[in-house]
Amino acid sequence: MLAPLRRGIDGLDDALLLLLAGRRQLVAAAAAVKQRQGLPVRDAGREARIFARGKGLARRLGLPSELARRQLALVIDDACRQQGLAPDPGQGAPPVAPGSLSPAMTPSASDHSLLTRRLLRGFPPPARWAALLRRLPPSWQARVLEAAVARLLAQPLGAGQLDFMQGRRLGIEVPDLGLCWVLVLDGSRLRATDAPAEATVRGSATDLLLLASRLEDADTLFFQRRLELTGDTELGLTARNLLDRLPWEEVPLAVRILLNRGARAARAARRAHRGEA
Ligand SMILES: C=C(O[C@@H]1C=C(C(=O)O)C=C[C@H]1O)C(=O)O
Repeated sequence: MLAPLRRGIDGLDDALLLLLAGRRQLVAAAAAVKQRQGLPVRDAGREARIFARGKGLARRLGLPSELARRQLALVIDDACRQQGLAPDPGQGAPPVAPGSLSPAMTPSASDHSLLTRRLLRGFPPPARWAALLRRLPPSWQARVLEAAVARLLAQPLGAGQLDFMQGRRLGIEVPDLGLCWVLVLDGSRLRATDAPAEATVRGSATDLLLLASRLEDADTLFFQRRLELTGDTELGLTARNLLDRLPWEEVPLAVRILLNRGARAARAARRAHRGEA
C-alpha cells in the first residue's frame, strides 16, 4: 500500500531534480547572453513576473501559494549564486564582470555527464509513473494538458488552422502512463472533455515527447507504428497531416528548449532502462 506510493514520490523527486538541472543550464545560457549584451545579472522586473506567474499557477493547481513562492525564491537565489552573486544579492551587489563567471556556472563536461547518468539511472520509466499519475485528480491532469497544448499550439490556434476541429473530439492515449485524454476545440480554446473521442492518436510518453520536440517526425513515428491512429479515419488523418504541417518554428523558443531537453532525457532514460548504450 505504502511502497508504491513512495516509489511514486521518489519518481517525482527525481523529476524535480531533473528539472532543476535543466533550469540551471538555461540560466547559464541566459547569463552568457546578458554578459555579451552588458546587462546586469539581476533583473528585478523579471523576478517579479516569475513570482506573479507562480502565484497564479499555484492558485489554479491548488498549491499553497507560500510553498510556490518559497520554491521560486530558492531557484532564483540559486540562479544568482550560479551567476557569481553573493547569497544576498538584493543589497546592490555589482554585476559580474565579463569573463569572470563563477566556477559553479561552468561545470566541466565530466561533472555534467556524471550527474546526467546518475539522474537517468534513478529516473523511473513511464510505466512506473503510471500508478501515481492515475491517482492525480483528472481535473489537474486536464488543466496541465490544456495549458501545455495551448502553449504548443498558440500560433495555429490563433491563425484558425485548427478550425476543422471545432466541436470534434480528438483523443490522446499514452498507454505506458495508462492515460487517455480527449480534447475538443471550443471557439479558440482547446479543452479537455469527458465525452468519448471520435479519433485517437496513441503513442508512448517518450515517443509523444520526441514528436512534440521535433526530434522525430510524425511520418517516421506513424510508419514505425510507434504512433497509431484509431477511430474516425478522416479526422485522424487531418490531425496527422496537421502534426506534419505545424509551424514548429513558431513555438516559443523556451518551450522548444524544454521539450527538447525533456525528450532527450526521456529517450536516454528509455535506452538506459533497456540496457542500450
Ligand atoms: C536567469 C536570470 O538571472 C536572474 C535570475 C532569474 C531566475 O532565476 O529566473 C531571473 C532574473 C535574474 O534576476 C535571468 O535574467 O533570466
